[in-house]
Amino acid sequence: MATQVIHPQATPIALPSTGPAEAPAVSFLGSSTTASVNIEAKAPFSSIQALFDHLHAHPDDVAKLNATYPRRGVIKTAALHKGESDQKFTIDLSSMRNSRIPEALRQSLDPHGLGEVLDFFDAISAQYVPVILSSLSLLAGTDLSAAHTSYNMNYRLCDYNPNTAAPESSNGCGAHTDYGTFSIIFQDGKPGLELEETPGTWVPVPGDATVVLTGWCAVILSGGRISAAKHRVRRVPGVRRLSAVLFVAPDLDVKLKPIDDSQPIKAFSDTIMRGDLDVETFKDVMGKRWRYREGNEEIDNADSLSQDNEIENMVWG
Ligand SMILES: O=C(O)CCC(=O)C(=O)O
Ligand SMILES: [Fe+2]
Repeated sequence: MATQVIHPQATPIALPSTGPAEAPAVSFLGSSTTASVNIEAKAPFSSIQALFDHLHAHPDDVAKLNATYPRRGVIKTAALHKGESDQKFTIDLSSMRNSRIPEALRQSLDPHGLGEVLDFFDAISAQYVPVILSSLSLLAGTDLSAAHTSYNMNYRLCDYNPNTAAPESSNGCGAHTDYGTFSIIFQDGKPGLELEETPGTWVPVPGDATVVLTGWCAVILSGGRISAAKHRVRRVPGVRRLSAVLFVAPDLDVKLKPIDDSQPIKAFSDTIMRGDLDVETFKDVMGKRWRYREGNEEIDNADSLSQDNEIENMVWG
């Protein structure tokens, strides 16, 4: 199946697959603002499952992995004891793997799938990130590549595993919009991912589709020409679902304002138009929300922080 770049103004359209031998194809569909990118690669789900299974059974290796990023940890297991949070396990691997996972640890986890997982993400980012950035630059009407020189990426694995605090809960991943420029979601064939087409209307994404979703940074840098896709994952009780997500964001020091700031097609807040918000600060604000939703951070006014409204106010004013 062709990969779909989805953002809410256009109905997602899949182009016929053109076969693995061809270079990644990016094309625009008629007058719509949807681009299609063919990503033939499949994520190595047997390695991903092996890695999760190994880590679920070996707390000593979890501890070693988490020690490489003590601030937040690498593998998140809050769902084991929090039934209200997203009922999933995640592994977040920095794209800068050499600075994060010591070689000896990497080698010890390679036979359990880590090596294949990192190689997969590295290959995907080299092959597809530039082409997707150019395709989004056309949608944005401005060149996005100068804001993405350091490839600020996160490689995330998700295990929607029935073995959590709330086995019957359908909440795999609560409704949210990714903070960065775009995310590529690889799925293991199981349904569950849904997109909000219009407020309150959720449309399932086929479980075997690879999708590219735009995020908040794309909205702002494009002056509103790109919109962000709100999405969530519903869990089917008793069914395990795995996904692999490559998040791409602008460099941390980029000021989040329309690149071509004489021409925004939507009214942004004064904070945005002045260029007062950089990517690192925005990620911090957004991070509090996703960590709360995922059960990895306690916060005081949880009600407002669980919503995207505050972000909307910050962006639109
Ligand atoms: O697991 C998925 O399919 C999507 C996960 C997701 O949206 C996220 O981690 O931001
Ligand atoms: Fe997401």
